[in-house]
Amino acid sequence: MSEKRKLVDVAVAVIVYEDGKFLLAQRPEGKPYAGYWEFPGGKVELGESVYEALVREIQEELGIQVTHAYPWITQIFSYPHALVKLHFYRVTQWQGEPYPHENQAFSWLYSDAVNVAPLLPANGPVLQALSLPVVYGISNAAELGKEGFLVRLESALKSGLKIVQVREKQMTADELASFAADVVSLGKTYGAKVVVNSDVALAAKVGADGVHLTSQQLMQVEVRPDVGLIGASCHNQEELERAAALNLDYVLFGPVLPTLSHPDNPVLGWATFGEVIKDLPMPVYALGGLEPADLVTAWHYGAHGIAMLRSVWKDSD
Ligand SMILES: Nc1nc2c([nH]c(=O)n2[C@H]2C[C@H](O)[C@@H](COP(=O)(O)OP(=O)(O)OP(=O)(O)O)O2)c(=O)[nH]1
Repeated sequence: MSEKRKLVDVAVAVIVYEDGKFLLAQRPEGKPYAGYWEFPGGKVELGESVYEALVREIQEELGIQVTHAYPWITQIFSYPHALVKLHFYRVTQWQGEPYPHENQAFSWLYSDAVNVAPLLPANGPVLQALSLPVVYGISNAAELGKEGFLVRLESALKSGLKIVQVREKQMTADELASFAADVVSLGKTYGAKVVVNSDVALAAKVGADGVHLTSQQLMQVEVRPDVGLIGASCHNQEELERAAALNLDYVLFGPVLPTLSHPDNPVLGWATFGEVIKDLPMPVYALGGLEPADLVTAWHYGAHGIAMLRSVWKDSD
C-alpha cells in the first residue's frame, strides 16, 4: 500500500549555531499537521536539486540566505498524506536575521531541552542525532599509558570534547573495568558521554551512556541492545545498512585516510566515503587518519563529525 506511493523529496534545514542551538518553526494553518513543530523546509520542486530547494525554502520561509549547509541524514517516513524522503541539512552559516515570513511561531532550542510540542512524528530521532557531538574521541591508553591518557582526556574534556569511547583491547578485564570507571567519572564531571566498546555488561556496570559495537557484533546481534546510546564500527555498505536496520544512534565509518598504525591498508578517500553514506538515516562519523582540522571536509561529504584515536589527544597549544 504505502510503499507504492510516490516518494516526495523534502529539503529540511537544521539551522544551528556553533553551541548547538537550533531553530524549530510551527507549521502554518492549511497544511497537513498544522500546528506541529518542524525544521524549516519544504518539497523539492521539479527540476530543482535538493540543495536548491533548501536555499529557496529558507529564503521564502525565513528571509535568510543560506551560505554554508552540509548534507547530514536522510529519513523516509510514511504519513497518511504522503510518503516523504526527508533530506536533512545542517545549516551553519547564513546572511540576515531569520524572520517568520509565513507568520509561523519560532523557537530556538537545545536538543536536551525541547519544550515545544507536538513535533512532526518523523522528527524524534532527528533530535537524538542532533544531540551527538561532532568530535568523537577513542581512548588510546595502549599508546599513552593509562595515567598519561587520563591526563590528556581531562585536558580534551576541558577544551570541550563531549563524547569518548573506551576501547582498550590490550587490558585485562579488571584493568578495563577500573579504567572504564575512571573515564566515566571524568566524563560525568565535564558533561561528556562515554560509550564502552563491545561489552554491554561492562557499560552497565560502570554507568556508561552506551555501547559501541564492533562490526562483527553488528552483523551478529538480532536486536538493538537496550543500554542507552548504541553505535557501531562499519567498513562497508552492508554493515552501514545493518546499522540503519537496527536503528543505531550513530556509526563510525572508515578508514577514510591512511592511518599511522595501518599506513598501507586500503582507504575509502573522501569521495567514496561521501557516496556510500549518502541517504543513511543515522549520523556517520568519519574515521581513519583524521585531525581536528578535517571536520569541515567531513561535513562537506555528509559526515556528522569526525572520530579520532590519536590527534584528539594531542595538546592544541
Ligand atoms: N519542512 C519540514 N517538513 C517535514 C519535517 N519533518 C517531516 O516529516 N516533514 C514532512 C511534512 C510534509 O509531509 C513534508 C513537507 O511538506 P510541506 O507541506 O511542508 O512542503 P512545502 O513547504 O513545499 O508545502 P506545499 O508545497 O505543500 O505548500 O515533509 C520537517 O522537520 N520539516
